[in-house]
Amino acid sequence: MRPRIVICVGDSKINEALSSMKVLSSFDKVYGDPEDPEFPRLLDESVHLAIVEVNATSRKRLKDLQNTPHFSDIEFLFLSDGTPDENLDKIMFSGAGFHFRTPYDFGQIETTLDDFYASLETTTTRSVSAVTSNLDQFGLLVGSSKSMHKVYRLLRKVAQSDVNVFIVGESGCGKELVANTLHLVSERHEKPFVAINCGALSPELVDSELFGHVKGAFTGAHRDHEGVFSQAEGGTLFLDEVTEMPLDHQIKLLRVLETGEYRPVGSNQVKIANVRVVSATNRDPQEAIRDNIFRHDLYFRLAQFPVHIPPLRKRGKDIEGLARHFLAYRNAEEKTNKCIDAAAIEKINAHSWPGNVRELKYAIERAFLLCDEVIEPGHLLLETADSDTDNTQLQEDNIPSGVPLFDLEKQVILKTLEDNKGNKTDTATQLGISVKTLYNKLEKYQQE
Ligand SMILES: Nc1ncnc2c1ncn2[C@@H]1O[C@H](COP(=O)(O)OP(=O)(O)OP(=O)(O)O)[C@@H](O)[C@H]1O
Repeated sequence: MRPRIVICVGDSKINEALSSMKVLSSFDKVYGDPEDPEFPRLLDESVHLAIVEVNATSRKRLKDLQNTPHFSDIEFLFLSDGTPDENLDKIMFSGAGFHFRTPYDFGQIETTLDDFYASLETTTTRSVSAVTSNLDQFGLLVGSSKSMHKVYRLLRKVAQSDVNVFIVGESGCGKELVANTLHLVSERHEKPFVAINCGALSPELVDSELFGHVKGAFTGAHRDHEGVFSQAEGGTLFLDEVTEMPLDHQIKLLRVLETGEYRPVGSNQVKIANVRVVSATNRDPQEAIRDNIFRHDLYFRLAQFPVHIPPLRKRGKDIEGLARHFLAYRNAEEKTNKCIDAAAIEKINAHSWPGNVRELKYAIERAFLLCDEVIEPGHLLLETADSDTDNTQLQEDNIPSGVPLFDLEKQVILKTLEDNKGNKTDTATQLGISVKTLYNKLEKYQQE
């Protein structure tokens, strides 16, 4: 199938330059008129790439463009005279593509189109099909939807540089997996990948966790401790839930990013940081900045390259594909041959998956345990919008007996996490454990 491009350019000189570019003959082309207020309608699900000239008329439609249903699946190349535009900036911050300003360097534009075409080809041909499912895979990420292919392309593009990457996406949509994949496909892959959850750090220990400490630096510092900047030396440092870091520590982090230098607590020795910083949040970063819980100067440092991960409900056929993928993996692990019936697939497709891939994975794992041979709708214990069951009181009839405590604990933790839409702070509070303990347990489940 040939990729499809929408070209919305009014200026005849630009059109002439574009038509002489060889790479464009490999695309199916649809032409639009930037003067036509309806041009955003051309961006349907068949489109891979769009070149849009931002002029007086099309500028007014940038907001509509952003609201088109397939916006996040399409790569954009904007051409403008350079007049600052808030909506265009917003689009660029969401990682939508490229913005070329006059005077145009058509050689560079052609190279960008060549790269885009090559990456479209390689993401489909180089992707390894996961052994037992039919979805494409890039690094650790599984999914064949256009929106995931767009993520693969962005990651490929950024992997070879050292810029700081900022991942935004709902809880459970795969942000840590994206960070890990970025590390694996980068030149730093032989060095460590170190992840730290900024929301789970106790405020007294943030400095020591980030920068390390020397023996005797404070009461209880019985030996030297390496912070994550040092542990990740030469590799990638993943700052998860970075918007949850206490404000006074954000400034310290900013300083390290600006100067490249840090000092372990209690030490006189300045160290030079050599890490690529990838950070993530499931909040809207602009909102967190407005709410004064996240410094905007830190955001700009961290978000040299923003990547948005689409929620599962926007990944079309990947929903069913991932369900089958997780089932296939469980079958391989347990040496079973369980399958899923059409009605269960229908239920999966109809659900909105607020907990994203994590929720789907656990739903399949639970259904796998509950069913004998075939997963039916009744085995899929999904949270419904009108569910008003009070789960906080244990009913004697519902208390299972003879179940290994480890499995029981795992189910309670995962269900509470799902009910809290992946919010670990609320989950830990309800379960009466610390966020750190919750993280340790979740990590253990992922290694099983
Ligand atoms: N594209 C994917 N392919 C396969 N597995 C995935 C994919 N995305 C997520 N997962 C699985 O879903 C679970 C949640 O993923 P991950 O921890 O990366 O999400 P997250 O966005 O970082 O979550 P949180 O916001 O809670 O930190 C993991 O078990 C991960 O392996």
